[in-house]
Amino acid sequence: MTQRVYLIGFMGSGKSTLGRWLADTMEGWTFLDLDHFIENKFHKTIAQIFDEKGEQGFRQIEAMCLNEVSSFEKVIIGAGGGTPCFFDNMEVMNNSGLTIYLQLRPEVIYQRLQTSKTQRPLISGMQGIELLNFIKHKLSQREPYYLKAKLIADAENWKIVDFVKAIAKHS
Ligand SMILES: Nc1ncnc2c1ncn2[C@@H]1O[C@H](COP(=O)(O)OP(=O)(O)OP(=O)(O)O)[C@@H](O)[C@H]1O
Ligand SMILES: O=C(O)C1=C[C@@H](O)[C@@H](O)[C@H](O)C1
Ligand SMILES: [Mg+2]
Repeated sequence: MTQRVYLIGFMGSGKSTLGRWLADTMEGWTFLDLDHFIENKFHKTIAQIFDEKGEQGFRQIEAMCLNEVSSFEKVIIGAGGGTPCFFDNMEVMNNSGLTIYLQLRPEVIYQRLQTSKTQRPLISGMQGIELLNFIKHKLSQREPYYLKAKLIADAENWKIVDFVKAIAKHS
């Protein structure tokens, strides 16, 4: 059985929610949110890192931290929304575990982002049609990277048992 599961997908696609449920269900496994790992390591919020180092600086830190966690064991890793789209991050994840893309329509991502309180620097201050258009545009740029995942999950209609079975099957 694989030692690592990477949940990837757009901001608000449910990576943290599903990741926590999976870790609660799978004995001995823990959930690691890559954004939180970065925040704890640097004692700064993601928003502060963006402010101080720009997106480029953040992406370097993100790739370094991804490499670090890619040797952890029995861990469900919730990637950042942009993680798969920079450097060789997708290869790092595919070579060290099971990658699962949580696929959703832009309209559903938009709805979920409305209900979520997490701070997201890339969309801060955006709302309504501006936010929906941003999601559509960014998702179309990012999907080719997300689709390199080993498993594509219909994240609008999933059942936790399907994920647990898929993970158990993957060696
Ligand atoms: N299966 C689901 N059905 C309905 N709502 C959901 C589902 N999963 C998550 N949500 C809601 O969608 C919002 C975003 O979920 P979550 O924070 O888990 O996404 P995320 O992919 O971790 O986002 P980010 O990339 O910004 O960290 C939350 O308000 C959450 O409660
Ligand atoms: O989609 C993105 O590019 C991001 C998503 C978040 O998880 C954070 O990693 C950061 O806010 C950037
Ligand atoms: Mg999250």
